[in-house]
Amino acid sequence: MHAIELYNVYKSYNNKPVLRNITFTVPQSSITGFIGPNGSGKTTTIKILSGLIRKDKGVIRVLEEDPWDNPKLKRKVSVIFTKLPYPPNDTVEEYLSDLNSIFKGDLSKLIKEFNLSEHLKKKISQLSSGQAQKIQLIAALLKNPELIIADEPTANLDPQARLEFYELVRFMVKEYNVTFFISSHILSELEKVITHIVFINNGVITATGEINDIEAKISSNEILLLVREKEKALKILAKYNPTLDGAYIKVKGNLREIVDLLDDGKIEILSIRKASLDDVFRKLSGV
Ligand SMILES: Nc1ncnc2c1ncn2[C@@H]1O[C@H](COP(=O)(O)OP(=O)(O)OP(=O)(O)O)[C@@H](O)[C@H]1O
Repeated sequence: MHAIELYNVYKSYNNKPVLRNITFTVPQSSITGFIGPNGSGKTTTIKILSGLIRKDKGVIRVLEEDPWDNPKLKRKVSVIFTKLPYPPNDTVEEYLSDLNSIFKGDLSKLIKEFNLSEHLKKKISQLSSGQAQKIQLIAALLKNPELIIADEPTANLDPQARLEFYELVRFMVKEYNVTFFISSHILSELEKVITHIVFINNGVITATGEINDIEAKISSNEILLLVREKEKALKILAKYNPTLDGAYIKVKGNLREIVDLLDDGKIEILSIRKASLDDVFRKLSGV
């Protein structure tokens, strides 16, 4: 079953198309990354999925329901944003207890699991960004949701807090069997945690699928080489139809063979790298 399904969805603001013919699905129990550059339409899509704004055209199913004006979904779906929308003068304990009087989740267990016991008496405004995002995760879990939608949740976090955040996401999927749909314009940290990926660029879906398939399909056996004598290396590698990617020579083929060929030609290789998902992202996003 799919947690999210969109078919041929369109949205315009003041006659300016922002989402064009959007079709993708998010499998249940997946951690799906929604990746695209700034302004590509991620927040608009997330607002539609959360029932905050309405699509113009197309079919949308969130847990098999239309998200627009659907109170039933509010019980089953949590939405997380970049910044805490919470009252800054409440203490962590006050805020979470108030929330839990509605949802009746296992708050003390969550506080322990998220390592927040020593911060309960702090005001929300006194928390670090990373701690604040942990509060959002706990708040999201209190209602025991089936799906968590997160819009750029790590944009304000430093690299260490980002890694910790994604570790918690992994833990939540395993322990609480929740599906995650997370948007970001940075792929590198998400790459380690996501199982599926949806690329969006300029309001259009450019690729979607299981992360391993996408990586294999698009980057295949692409190799990037930085060498001292570029022109000479290009000649030696002519049968591979090499192209240039900035300072790098890009070729497709067997790494061992290519290195041997350059060795025979006495070309000094300064750096070799296989195309990463980031390269794929750049290719698909045109950035
Ligand atoms: N309320 C609005 N009225 C008019 N245009 C809007 C509105 N909200 C968003 N847009 C435009 O829609 C496009 C997509 O914006 P959106 O916020 O969905 O992108 P995004 O991928 O989330 O970007 P970012 O990563 O910068 O948040 C942008 O060109 C933006 O200027």
